[in-house]
Order: sequence, then structure tokens, then C-alpha cells
Amino acid sequence: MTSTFRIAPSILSADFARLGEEVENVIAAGADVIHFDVMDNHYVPNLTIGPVVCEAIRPRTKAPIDVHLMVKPVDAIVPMFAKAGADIISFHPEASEHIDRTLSLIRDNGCKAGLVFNPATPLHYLDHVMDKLDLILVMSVNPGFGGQKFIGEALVKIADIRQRIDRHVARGGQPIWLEVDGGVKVDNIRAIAEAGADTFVAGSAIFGARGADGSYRDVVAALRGQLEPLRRAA
Ligand SMILES: O=C(CO)[C@@H](O)[C@H](O)COP(=O)(O)O
Repeated sequence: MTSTFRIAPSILSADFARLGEEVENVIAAGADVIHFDVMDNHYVPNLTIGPVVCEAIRPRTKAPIDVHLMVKPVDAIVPMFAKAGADIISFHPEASEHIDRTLSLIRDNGCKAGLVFNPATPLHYLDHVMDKLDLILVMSVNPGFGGQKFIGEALVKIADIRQRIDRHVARGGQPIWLEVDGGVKVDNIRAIAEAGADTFVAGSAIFGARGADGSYRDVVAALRGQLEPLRRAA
């Protein structure tokens, strides 16, 4: 069990007309990471935001910007996001012709590198690249939209990846974040953490729960509160 947990609001569910303010508000509310969903209407059936938006929000926070690329092909857009201020860039293995090369490209551009697993993507893609990973993202919904229901089978995959990461670290490997994205709520975050995740993306659960004071403090505190007993037990 890890003692470090990170809350990563997905700005896909934020008010895009006030995006800079929304980024500042969730970080002020106690979140750790800004999760930035990039969809191309090709790899996934939706279209969202690109490097210019990343560049626009970069000055609004010192928190890491965690870019989740749901695009195909991947490589051409990596340097653009690095230049726009991304800290972490992750992509789907099915969307890259050369996974090892794309991971190197991300790190060579000064960012941390992540690989993303859809609900039906097999874990063998991890087999030869653990040394090149800083983050593994498990999708607990099919990618493309916020507000979907958590797919329970993801817990099995999280537990499997947790074992792989722990074995890797025990052999002297670098730390790797284990992030989960899709349908994460106050009522399931503890079970997700118990399965082995340490980083939790939440879109509708956070941006749909602005408190009476106009802030996101209560919902971020409620998510963290669910994790507190695990942190003490670690
Ligand atoms: O990448 C995606 C969806 O493709 C996610 O980041 C969603 O934006 C999460 O939204 P919620 O399920 O938390 O509402």
C-alpha cells in the first residue's frame, strides 16, 4: 500500500469558458495534478483541446499538467505539448507504431512518460518497457467522454499492475505512478486505492460538486478523507 495519494481533476468536466480560474480553484482546493484530456475524433469519438490550451493554463498553476493523449498517430504532437508546458505525457499503446520510440521521445522532450490501458487492452504491452515508464494509467471507462460508470473489472487490472510495479521497484527500478481514470467517485475511491492505485483522476465527481462557498474544497476533502485510513495503514 502506498502512502502517497494524488488527486487529479480532469478538466474535461470543467467550465471551459473559465478554464484558467477552474485550474486555480481545484489546486487551491487541495488537488495535486491537472489531468488534461486530448481527444482527436479519430482514436476516440470526441474532440477536445490541444497544445495552445495547455500553454494558456500553464502560467495558472505550478501543479504538474498530466496530458492524456487519446490521439492517433501520437509522435508528432509530443514535442508540441512539451513546449506548451506539459509535465507528463501518456498515450495508448495501440495508437503508436513504436511504443519504445514514443516513450523515449516523450522523455527526450523533458517530460515524464506514461502508457494508458483501455478496459480491453492487454497488459503485455508493459513487458519490455517498464524501465521507460513514469506512469501507468488504467482506464476504468472506455475513453472519449466524462461522466461514465466505473467498470469494476478495472480493479483486477490495477492489482496486477501494482504487483508488476512493486516487483520492478524491488529490483531497483524507478518509481511509477499508478493512475486510474473514469467513474472515480467518493464512494469507490477507497476500493480503487486498495487495489493498488495511487493517483486518481476525477472529472464529473469534482467539477460537478462545487460547494456552497463556490469552491471545490469539500469534494476534494471527501475524496482524500476516503484515502486517509489507507495512508495511516501504509
Ligand atoms: O479520459 C477521460 C474520458 O476519456 C476521463 O478523464 C474523464 O474525463 C473522466 O471523467 P469522469 O468519469 O471522472 O467524469
